[in-house]
Amino acid sequence: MTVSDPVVEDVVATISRSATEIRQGLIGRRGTVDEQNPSGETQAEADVWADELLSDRIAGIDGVGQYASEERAAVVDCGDDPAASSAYAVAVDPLDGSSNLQSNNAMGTIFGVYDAALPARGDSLVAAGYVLYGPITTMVLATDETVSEYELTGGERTLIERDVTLPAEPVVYGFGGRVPDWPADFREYAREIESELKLRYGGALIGDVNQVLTYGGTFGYPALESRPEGKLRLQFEGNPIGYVVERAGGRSSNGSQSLLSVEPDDLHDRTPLHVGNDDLIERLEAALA
Ligand SMILES: O=P(O)(O)OC[C@H]1O[C@](O)(COP(=O)(O)O)[C@@H](O)[C@@H]1O
Ligand SMILES: [Mg+2]
Ligand SMILES: [Mg+2]
Repeated sequence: MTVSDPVVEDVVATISRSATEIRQGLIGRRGTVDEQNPSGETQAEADVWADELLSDRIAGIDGVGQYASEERAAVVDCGDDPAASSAYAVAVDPLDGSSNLQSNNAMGTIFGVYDAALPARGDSLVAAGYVLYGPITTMVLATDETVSEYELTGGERTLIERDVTLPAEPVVYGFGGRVPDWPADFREYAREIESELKLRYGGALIGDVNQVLTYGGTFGYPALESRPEGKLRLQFEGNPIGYVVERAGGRSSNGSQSLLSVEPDDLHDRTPLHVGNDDLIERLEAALA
């Protein structure tokens, strides 16, 4: 199944083709480099390499005007200005959960295609999705039309589920950050959820969100006492994941409003991130109000 917008299809096809290569290229790139990304985190060799690979390919697509990534400070201008033309801006988390490289656990690649210049609000996304490097490589893609899941092999993208929707009955939860660092109101809410749902937490946003999309439930990386702005990045993680989960019938929140309606100040803004079934996000927002 191809996406009807040819530029979006080109972006999705490029990322699909690159995914098998990225997966293979992780071998031998599990170490860290002596650099920090704009969020002040030590970069893995694979973070830097995957960013280079994706920027070269995505910036070359006709109709893409900007490329931005968690791993580089500034937006790359690569065509027409999205603010003044019909070009799109593509924002990428080249490797999500790259600290899981060391322990060989799940990781992903996240992307968002914005119809606006970056930084942009999530409601200007026209498509977003992620690749999950699990036992098999899959892609979840959300567009205006639908949310679909694909298997990726040798450059091929094979549809395995059309119209993916969040199961109505929540089953799993995962919350990031250390419990003593959780604000009291979130801790109280989490206590309730722990008694209702089953813990599934692997330390990579993509792996954890894909469990929620598969089984129903909620994932949260909340505001912390030590970091009220949260850990995850709005342009590269919060908006695309919020878009996918909302298109699949769930909700997203920064604690008080949909992630997609948050006005960004800076390309590398962080945000508390919560996604999941409607009533769970409603309870979360009530608990934090
Ligand atoms: O282990 P921590 O520090 O709580 O962080 C876990 C979170 O950080 C992330 O690894 C951040 O993503 P990156 O690996 O892209 O920086 C998320 O995937 C995950 O949810
Ligand atoms: Mg990430
Ligand atoms: Mg990353």
